[in-house]
Amino acid sequence: ERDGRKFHVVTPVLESLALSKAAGTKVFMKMENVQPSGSFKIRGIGYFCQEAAKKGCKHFVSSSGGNAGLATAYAARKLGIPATIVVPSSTSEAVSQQMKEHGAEVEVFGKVWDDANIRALALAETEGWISIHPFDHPLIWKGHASLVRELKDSLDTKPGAIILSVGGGGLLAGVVAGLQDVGWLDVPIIAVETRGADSFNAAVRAGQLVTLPDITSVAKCLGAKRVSSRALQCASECQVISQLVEDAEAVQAIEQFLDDERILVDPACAASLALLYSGHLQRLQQEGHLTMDLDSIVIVVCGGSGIHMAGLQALKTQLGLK
Ligand SMILES: COC[C@H](NCc1c(COP(=O)(O)O)cnc(C)c1O)C(=O)O
Repeated sequence: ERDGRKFHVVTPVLESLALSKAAGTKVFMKMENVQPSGSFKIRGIGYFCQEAAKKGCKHFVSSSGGNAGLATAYAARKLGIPATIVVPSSTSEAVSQQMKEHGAEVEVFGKVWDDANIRALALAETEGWISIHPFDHPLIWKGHASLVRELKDSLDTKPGAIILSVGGGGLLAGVVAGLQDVGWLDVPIIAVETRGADSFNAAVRAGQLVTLPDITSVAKCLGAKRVSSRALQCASECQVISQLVEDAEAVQAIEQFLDDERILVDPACAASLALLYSGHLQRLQQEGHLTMDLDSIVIVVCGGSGIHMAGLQALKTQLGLK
């Protein structure tokens, strides 16, 4: 338990020649896919669980599209505290099974994450359990901020931009907290969503929080119909460029990344990769949103377990990709 870290690991920062070629600038990957439980979530969720355990928590209840639930199940197992995860019907059976293998109880409730969250909050109320929000809590953001501290320790120079995916905005809020910690507030963040899970983009356009009518993107792990108010606040504190990619671009990016780096990532994570593979970075430079000489950029490879080969083939068929 050095420096209070208990669950997450320091992840590698690796240069990707393939992504650098696609982006026209040097791209470093922050490999959150190798975290315990398979995604960056363990940083914030692990920290939250650790603090709750210190306060005598006896049972966790978490709502999740999948990856926050897996992080909760992992942390709860390490702490020896029971956990119940509530997931929507869009969460795959494989991910639910993984949670059960960690020893968590899993309940399926509703169609999208927002429905599952209502159920989780009700259980916390009636059972006196501690609820863990997947993206909207200061301790979650504080835990995620460790990612930026690690970038500061491992990169020779400040990156020209950081690319990340947005579901409910917890990763965004955590990265902004980290930039504030290390004094990199002038580093632009490119916040990517898939069309159909674009609650952050809608909020930025409207200048206020927006609740989407539904989640129609295949990237169900980005499927929060309304982002955290903290996420929108971040957009006024530093340069956050909200960008959308199509589901087809994200699924093609999964396959391209698998061939390029031999890593299989969730559609939620692939949204950020699609920004680079589809040439959107160069467009942002041509439009003047980003400087032409970026020197280097960091992409958060957030990982995610909502994918396997059969699922990838099914997504390609569903989207009419060859
Ligand atoms: C509905 O789901 C919200 C959350 N997934 C969020 C998520 C994100 C976006 O993180 P956020 O913006 O929600 O902090 C990125 N990349 C991956 C692989 C993710 O699973 C969850 O697992 O409950």
